[in-house]
Amino acid sequence: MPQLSRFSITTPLYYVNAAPHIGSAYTTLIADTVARFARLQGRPVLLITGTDEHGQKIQRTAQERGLVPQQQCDRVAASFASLWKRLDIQYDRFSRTTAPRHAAIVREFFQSVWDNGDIYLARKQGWYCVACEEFKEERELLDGKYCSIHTNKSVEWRDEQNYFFRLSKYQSQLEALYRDRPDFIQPPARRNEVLSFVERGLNDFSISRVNLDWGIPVPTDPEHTIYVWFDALLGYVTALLDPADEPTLENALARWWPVDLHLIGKDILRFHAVYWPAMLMAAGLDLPQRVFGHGFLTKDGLKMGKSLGNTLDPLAMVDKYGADAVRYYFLREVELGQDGDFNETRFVNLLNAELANDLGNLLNRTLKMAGKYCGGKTPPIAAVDISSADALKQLGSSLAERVEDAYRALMFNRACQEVLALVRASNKYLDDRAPWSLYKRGEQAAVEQVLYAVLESVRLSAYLLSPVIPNLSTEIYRQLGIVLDFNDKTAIAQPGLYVEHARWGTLAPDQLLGEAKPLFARLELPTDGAL
Ligand SMILES: Nc1ncnc2c1ncn2[C@@H]1O[C@H](COP(=O)(O)OP(=O)(O)OP(=O)(O)O)[C@@H](O)[C@H]1O
Ligand SMILES: [Zn+2]
Repeated sequence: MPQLSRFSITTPLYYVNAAPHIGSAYTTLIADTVARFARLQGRPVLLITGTDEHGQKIQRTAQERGLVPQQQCDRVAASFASLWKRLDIQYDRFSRTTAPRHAAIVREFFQSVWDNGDIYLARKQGWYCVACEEFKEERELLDGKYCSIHTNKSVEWRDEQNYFFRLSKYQSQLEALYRDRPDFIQPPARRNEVLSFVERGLNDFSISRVNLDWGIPVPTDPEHTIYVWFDALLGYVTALLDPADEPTLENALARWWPVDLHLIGKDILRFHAVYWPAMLMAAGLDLPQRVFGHGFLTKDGLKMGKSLGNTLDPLAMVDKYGADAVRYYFLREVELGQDGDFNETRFVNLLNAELANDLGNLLNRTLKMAGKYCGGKTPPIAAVDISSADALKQLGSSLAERVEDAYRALMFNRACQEVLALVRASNKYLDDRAPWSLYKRGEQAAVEQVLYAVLESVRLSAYLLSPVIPNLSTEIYRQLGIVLDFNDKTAIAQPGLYVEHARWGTLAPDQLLGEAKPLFARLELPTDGAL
C-alpha cells in the first residue's frame, strides 16, 4: 500500500490572559475535525495547539490577579488542556511558549535572522494595543483611540528603542508568493485583505521591547525582550520536536515541516500571512502550505473575546448539551470564513431536527424493524444484490467522494449537509417502501432489501460524520453490531479501513445487531436557564 502523505495542522497558540471561551474552542474544534478526517483516511497526522504565554498582556493580567506570571500561565494553560479533553479534541502536541525548549528554538532562529542582516536597532513611536500586542496605525483606531477589535481597550503611546525586523526587504518576495501560490491565503476575502495591506507598502516592524521582563531576552542584547509575536509564531516550530529531541531548529524541522495548514481567526491574519512567511524567508526556511483565516463568532455583532468578556463558556455548553452537540452545531451551522452569531434557540432546533429526528429516529425505528422482521440481525443479503438503480445505493455510492471534497475544502457545513441528504433520503425511502406493510403481505425479501439499504446508509453516514461527532458515530456503530471506537486513533487508522468503510455496501449480512437505544435525546428549548 502506498505511503499516504503526512498532514500537519496548527491552531493559534492562545493567550493565557483568561480561560478559553467558545471562540478559542471553535478554531480548535475545526482543527480537530480536519485532523480526524485525515487520520480516518490513514494519513499520519500531527495536530498542534498550545498557549502563547509571554508579553505585557500576560504580565499585566498576572499582576492584576496577584500572581507571578508563570502561575497565571500554568493555571490557564491547564484550563485549555482540560477543555480540549471535554470536547474530545485529540491534539498531538501542546506547545507552551514558556517551555525552556522553546527558548532555545527562538534564540537559534533570532540568531539566524540576525546573521542574515535583517535585524537593526532604531526608535519606535506609535500607538500600541496591549490586548492585540500590536502597534496600530492611527487610521485603524476608533474614536477616542480605542482598538477596533478590543473596543473597550484604549491604545497606549509608545516611544522607545527597539530592534526591528526588515520586513520591507521582503515586499517583492511576498508579492511573488501570493501570486505564485494563490491558495496560500484562504478564503479569497482574506487573501484580498492581505494583498491590499501589502500593496500599501510594508514597514519594518519592531521585534523587541524594553521595560518588559516577561519574555525571552534578545540573545545579542539582554536589555531587550523579544516581542511576543516573534516568539509565539515559533511555538509552531518548537511543537514539531519529538519529546526526546535536542531543541535545535534542524531537529524540529526534520519530520513535519512545512506545516500543511495554519488555521487561525481573521484577527491574527497579518501575523501569519505577512510577518511569518517573511521571518521564515529571512531564516532561509520553507514556508507553510496554507493559512486559513476563519470568521468570528459574534455576540450582537461584536467579536466574542476574552478581553471584551462577551463570551460563552464552552464548559457550560458541554455540560448542558454534550461534546458532540457543540461540535456538530458549530461545524454544521457556520460557514467557515463567515462570521456567525450564536443563538441558543437555533442551536436546540437544529440538533433536534438533525441529530435527534433525522438521524437518531431513523436508526432507532429501523433497528426495531430489524429486530422484528430479521431476528435482530442485519438482513441476510449482500449489497451487490441490490439494484444499482436503488435510490439509496446510488446516493450512497458517490457520497464519500463529495464529502471528501467538502472536508478538503474545509466546507464542513457542506460535508454535513451531504450526509444529511442521505439520511433524509433514507427516511423518505422507509416511508415510501413501508416495510411494515411489505412484511404483512409476506414479502420478506423486499423487507430485507429495504432494511439493509437503510441500515447501510446510516452506517455510512456515521462513518463520514465521525470527524464531527465521534461519540455518536461510535454509538451508531455499536448499535449496528460493529466494534469501532472513533476516538481510538490507532483503530481508525488501520490500513484499508477507509476504503472499506467509506463505500456503500460494507455492512455484513446476517450479523447480530447491537441493542437499540435512543441516539440523541431531544433538547428542551432554553428558558430562564439559558447559557
Ligand atoms: N469570537 C471568536 N470567533 C472565532 N474565533 C475566535 C474568537 N475569539 C477567539 N478566537 C480564536 O482565538 C484566536 C485568538 O486567540 P486569543 O488568545 O487572542 O483569544 P481572544 O479571546 O481573541 O483574546 P482577546 O479577546 O484577549 O484578544 C483567534 O485567532 C481565533 O482562532
Ligand atoms: Zn486590540
